[in-house]
Amino acid sequence: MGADRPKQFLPLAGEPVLLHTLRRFADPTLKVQQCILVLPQDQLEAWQQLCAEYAIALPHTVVVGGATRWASVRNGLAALAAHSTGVVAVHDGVRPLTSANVIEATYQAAYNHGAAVAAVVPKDSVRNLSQQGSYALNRARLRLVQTPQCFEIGLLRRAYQLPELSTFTDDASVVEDLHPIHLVEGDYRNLKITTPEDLLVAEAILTTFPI
Ligand SMILES: Nc1ccn([C@@H]2O[C@H](COP(=O)(O)OP(=O)(O)OP(=O)(O)O)[C@@H](O)[C@H]2O)c(=O)n1
Ligand SMILES: C[C@](O)(CO)[C@H](O)COP(=O)(O)O
Repeated sequence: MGADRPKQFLPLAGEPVLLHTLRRFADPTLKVQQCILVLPQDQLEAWQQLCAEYAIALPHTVVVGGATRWASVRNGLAALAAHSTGVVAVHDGVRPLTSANVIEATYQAAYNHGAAVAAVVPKDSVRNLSQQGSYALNRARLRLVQTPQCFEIGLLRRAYQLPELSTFTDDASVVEDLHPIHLVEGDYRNLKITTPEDLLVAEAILTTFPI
């Protein structure tokens, strides 16, 4: 992102990206019972300052993350109440525009199937790199994966007892050797704030195409 602070703390429509994200899951219609926020050790104080500055009263438990996404999710999972049952959603702190519909549909699909992730159909053509250069893939058979990624809690706990692999980029890739992953229709507005133009698009969505 090349910003002067971690991207989850950057302002979006006048509030930190992360506050928008937390608020999405605080929607009372979702009945989320526990919210674990995972942050790097060196960002805890900054988050506390933002909570004071923006009077953030959304209930959440802060947990120190790890050097990789896998380590962070593992730490967050360990902070869930020991005998929790049901479904847990893992979500990117920098996906602030996730609709309640997508969250609810992904939770419900995980209740029904054990593991479910939001995904969208690619709108561009896709090519695979090869020794000779590249070749076209059939984009009708591809999906772009988003979050939330929802799992029966015991299943995710078992998956995170296995060793971390360098190929893991999300929780679906951690779980899929144990259980099939059900895909749920995501939303093109559910973007991940990764590069500077993503913030501009997110501002435009909030002001002209609200979720
Ligand atoms: N070690 C990490 C890396 C990522 N994440 C989570 O995964 C989300 C998406 O990851 P990514 O966008 O890659 O975050 P960073 O790696 O922090 O940012 P960058 O893209 O600039 O590398 C983050 O918002 C954060 O919620 C995490 O908890 N722990
Ligand atoms: C989890 C994710 O958002 C699914 O597309 C993506 O893998 C996160 O990637 P990042 O490199 O951690 O941003």
